[in-house]
Amino acid sequence: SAHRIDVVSIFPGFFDVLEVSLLGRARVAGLLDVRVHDLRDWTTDRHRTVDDTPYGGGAGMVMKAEPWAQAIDAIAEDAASEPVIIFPSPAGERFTQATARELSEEPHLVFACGRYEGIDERVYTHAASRGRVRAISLGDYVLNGGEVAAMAMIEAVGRLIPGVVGNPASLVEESHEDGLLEYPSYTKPAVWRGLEVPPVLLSGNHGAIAAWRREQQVQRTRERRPDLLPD
Ligand SMILES: COC(=O)COc1cccc(COC(=O)c2cn[nH]c2)c1
Repeated sequence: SAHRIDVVSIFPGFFDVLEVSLLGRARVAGLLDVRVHDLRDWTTDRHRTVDDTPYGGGAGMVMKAEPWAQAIDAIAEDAASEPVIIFPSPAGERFTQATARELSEEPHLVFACGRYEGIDERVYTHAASRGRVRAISLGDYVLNGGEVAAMAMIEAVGRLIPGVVGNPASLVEESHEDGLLEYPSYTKPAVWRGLEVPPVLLSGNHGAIAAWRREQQVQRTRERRPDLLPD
């Protein structure tokens, strides 16, 4: 059955790029059902207002609850299974390859892209009556809105859905799949601008190649991401 992904944003055009490439083909193949919605379609005033000033004062604006509640209701009512409703947010749980794998097994994902200073907190309460709510952070930095984060998550999740990526074998040896960073890769020519490919890779000795690659993974992880190594 096709996995369904809904995205709600005040910049729906941002997701036009999903028509092309990998995910574009998966959509055509019926593997992935991606629907992008304009939050303003669920406003009722002439100015299609989605934000207002924060209670308690402070700079910036907060996204109003009602449009989000109507968008989430419309999507949840139209869906076959209870969705996971994801709010990309700097205040969210960390998105990792494990999160991507977990979400790739969900039949229905909804990405609610916040802007401004955020979304009225009561939207989370309402969303919890329509699905499983998760605030997810791409990393410890602040973007202007959830769209870039949602795009990254959609790509990371989409490529793990069976059939979306042509060669499933290419999904296995990847950074973070075994908790280590990826080993270095080389292709022809064997000598390029005086730089040689490590000889073990040309040896045909698959045991030695696997051992070399593993050592490279450990060394690279130690150098760049010691936080990933067990104490
Ligand atoms: C209820 O959800 C919200 O309030 C969302 O609030 C905000 C506020 C500011 C920016 C964003 C967009 O997400 C990120 O900046 C982000 C995600 N990952 N790393 C950075 C979202």
